[in-house]
Amino acid sequence: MNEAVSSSSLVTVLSLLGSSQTFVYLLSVALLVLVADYTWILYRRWCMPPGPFPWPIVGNTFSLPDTKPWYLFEKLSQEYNSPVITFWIGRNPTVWVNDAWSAHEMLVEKASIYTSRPRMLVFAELGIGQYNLLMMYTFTRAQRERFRAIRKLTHLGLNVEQVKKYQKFQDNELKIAMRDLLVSPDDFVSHFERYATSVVSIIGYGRRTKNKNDPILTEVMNFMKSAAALNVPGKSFPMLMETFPFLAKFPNKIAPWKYGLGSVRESRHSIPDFFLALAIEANSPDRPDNYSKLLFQERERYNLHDLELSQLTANLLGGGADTSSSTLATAVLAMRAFPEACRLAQSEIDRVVGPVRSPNLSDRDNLPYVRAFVKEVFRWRTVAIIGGQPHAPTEDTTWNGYRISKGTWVQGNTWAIHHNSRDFPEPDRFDPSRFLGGSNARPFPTKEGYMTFGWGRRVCPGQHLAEQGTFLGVARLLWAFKIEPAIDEATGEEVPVDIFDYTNGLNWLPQPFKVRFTPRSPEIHKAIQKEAQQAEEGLDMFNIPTEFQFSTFYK
Ligand code: HEM
Repeated sequence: MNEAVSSSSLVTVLSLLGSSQTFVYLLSVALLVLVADYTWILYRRWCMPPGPFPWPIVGNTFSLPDTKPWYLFEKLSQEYNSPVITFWIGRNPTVWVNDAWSAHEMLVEKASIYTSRPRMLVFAELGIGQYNLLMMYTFTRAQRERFRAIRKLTHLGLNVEQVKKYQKFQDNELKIAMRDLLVSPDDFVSHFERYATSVVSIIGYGRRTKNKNDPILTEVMNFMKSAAALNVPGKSFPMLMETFPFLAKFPNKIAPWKYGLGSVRESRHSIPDFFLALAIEANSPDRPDNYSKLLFQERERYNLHDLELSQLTANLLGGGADTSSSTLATAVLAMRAFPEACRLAQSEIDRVVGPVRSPNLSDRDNLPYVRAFVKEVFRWRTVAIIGGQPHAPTEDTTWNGYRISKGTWVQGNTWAIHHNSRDFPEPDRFDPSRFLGGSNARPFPTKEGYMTFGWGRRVCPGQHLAEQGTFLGVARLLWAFKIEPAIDEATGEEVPVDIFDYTNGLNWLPQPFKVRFTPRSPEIHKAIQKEAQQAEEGLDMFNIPTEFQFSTFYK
């Protein structure tokens, strides 16, 4: 009996020893892999632009602030005395470009190398992937050819000549926005959103968003805005998956950190995709000309996949609505906070345009101060605050002797670029004269004097449309309204505004603020109403309902 017990204990001890040996063995291998991996990271760090010391596995992720990481990258660039720095998100180095000259040198002068997007887990691989221009890689010849084709199709809808054709309805929608401001001035941001969404909806689908409760406006805009809010490098989910990519492999049911990303949503309709449904609807003969029709015509020639087609139209909403309206919200904040700039612009408009009609695009050449005002709006609080999605080099390259390997995540920090006091003295001061050769004017590597629309071959294809609309919007706001401090009803005091109080997100806008809009004269008041009425008539052909609603489209 005793013998039997002792021999079974011996077996247990031996097997424990065996398993602990296996454990020790596995642990040693893991440690070895970790050390080798970390050595490799440190070697890469040594070759790359400077930046904070990364930890094994997590890199610098946990030194990211909860919001607005662009301030941190600006600060690090100053601390390391280098416009270009490296910051490790997990095991992936991200390169942050913090001044205009380096951004130009890398992303414009070497545009053919920096055309690609890097591998992005959260917004590309778990999302729409390579069907959307925004995410497209250009590493292989096949990828480059597809990118060129999709970019060309995008330009077909947004090139300079095409954008001129949109002037009429863009102008009309803005005239209506001015009247909306007379009616409910406190809702100014939602009036801008309606205007901007309507313009891209007419372009894409030949129908306008007349009411502020149009589903495209309430649902799609909200969806796009939440996506932009989540799409900021950070230490919370879902972006934390970029640091720990294995977390993306869990099924969505048990992985709340994935926020549903990566799941296929089943349609209630015979058409599988919401934006495809809108495009098919827009392709009907009784709809006014629109971009969806053009895409259906080009479909065979470009061998377009359904999802490529739907994403080409969705990008108008995704790229053009939120950005354009938030830029106008920033313009209002600037007008409220910097009355002197406003006064100068208004006296120019009064001289050139007068009160009987509002300024339009044909006045542009005669309004140099207003043009400079618009440039300053684009610079002062640039809406795409980190220049949209990152770029990636398609081959190993260098900056200033530092190595930047193929596929590295390279992000232009537009905040830091436009906030650099060497290029823009007193950068928080809203000062249009810096674009007119005033004492604050400094050289800049681009002819526009700003980098609001990105760089190189990925530069925003909607730039002409956005510049045209922002000029019209800003000039008309200045012509129409005194934009003054709101008065607190309880205290009778002026309500202050904070020029730093902005939302967190890839496209930021001022947090809600109060301001008083007063028509600048009775004559102007009358002109706003008259022009809006004429505009309604001009837009009537686009007042068409849609059968589809985003919130009810999928099961
Ligand atoms: C004030 C308004 C706008 C701003 C500030 C803006 C800014 C930007 C920026 C910074 C990028 C990234 C560029 C890069 O990667 O280097 C971009 C890309 C893009 N924008 Fe805009 N945008 C605006 C309006 C528009 C409009 C009106 C449209 C279309 C109707 C549009 C469509 C797009 C598209 C499709 C891309 C992706 C291009 C690509 O990845 O190749 N944007 N935009």
